[in-house]
Amino acid sequence: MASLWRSIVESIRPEQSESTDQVDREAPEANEQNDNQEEQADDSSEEVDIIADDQTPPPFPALNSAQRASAVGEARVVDSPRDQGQSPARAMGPPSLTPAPQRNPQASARTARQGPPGRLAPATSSTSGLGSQPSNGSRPLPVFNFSNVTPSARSRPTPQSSSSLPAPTTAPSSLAQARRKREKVALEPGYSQLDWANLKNSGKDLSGRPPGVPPVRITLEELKKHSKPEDAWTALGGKVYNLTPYLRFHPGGVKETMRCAGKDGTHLFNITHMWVNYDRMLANCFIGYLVPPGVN
Ligand code: HEM
Repeated sequence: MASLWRSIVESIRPEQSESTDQVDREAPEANEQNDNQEEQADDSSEEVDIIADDQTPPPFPALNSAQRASAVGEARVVDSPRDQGQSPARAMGPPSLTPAPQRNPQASARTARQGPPGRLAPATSSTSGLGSQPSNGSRPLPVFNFSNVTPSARSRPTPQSSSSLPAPTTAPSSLAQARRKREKVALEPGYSQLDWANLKNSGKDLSGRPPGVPPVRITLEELKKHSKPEDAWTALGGKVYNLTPYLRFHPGGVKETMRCAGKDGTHLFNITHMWVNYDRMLANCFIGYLVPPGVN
């Protein structure tokens, strides 16, 4: 019986090794391709490192990024955002938080453990709020859908998973639409942002307070009385500013700025452009502190 087995095994072995050799001989190009892909992926991570070292925020994705390069030819990626009237970020779309149907649960578990390519932090079990799926029946693994992030050479999503997602290009943001409709305000000569910066840096007091008078406490009733362009006050973050000197310098126009005159403009300001540092910009226009309603 044992000798029978030995003879069967020996008769099979040479064929196996031959067929493996054959695969190796037949597919040198494929191997080379794989090597190239590995190299490309390594190159791209180097590129990401270089970009990440630079502190200047690049347009997303960067024109020379591996992400953009690997997406060439895909329908939803817009090559030139300006030509298409879209921002690159919109064309690519942010990662979706909606868990996508996974064809291969093992692969999804691997992705969840290892995270996406590049420098994003890997998902951990603490992110299980993003949607959990039991992997081998016992431990639930976090599932984060990276499938509409432009794939690298290693992790291109299957046609099925990408088609099940809403195409980012079909979801125009209302903010972007509003921006397109809005007309650009032409500032008068001598009223550019640079002119304002120069005026501010001159140290001139633009608050309109009599010289030597310290910052005052201002009630909402008092604030209401100052709602005309020649005498416009607003409260931002609890501080009251004289808007009148700034009106003609405002890139969004006088009319828009006047919408927060005579009242607390914090919310309107923040929903418009919360990245603008009003405290620094209007430092010379500071009048005093807003008295919260109900406080004397
Ligand atoms: C009250 C103090 C305000 C200050 C100091 C201020 C300052 C600025 C600054 C610095 C910008 C240029 C921002 C950028 O390019 O990123 C800007 C733009 C703009 N602001 Fe204001 N703003 C004020 C109030 C308002 C209000 C109340 C509105 C409207 C409700 C408004 C509407 C706009 C708009 C539409 C733009 C865009 C202009 C453009 O790019 O064509 N701003 N503002």
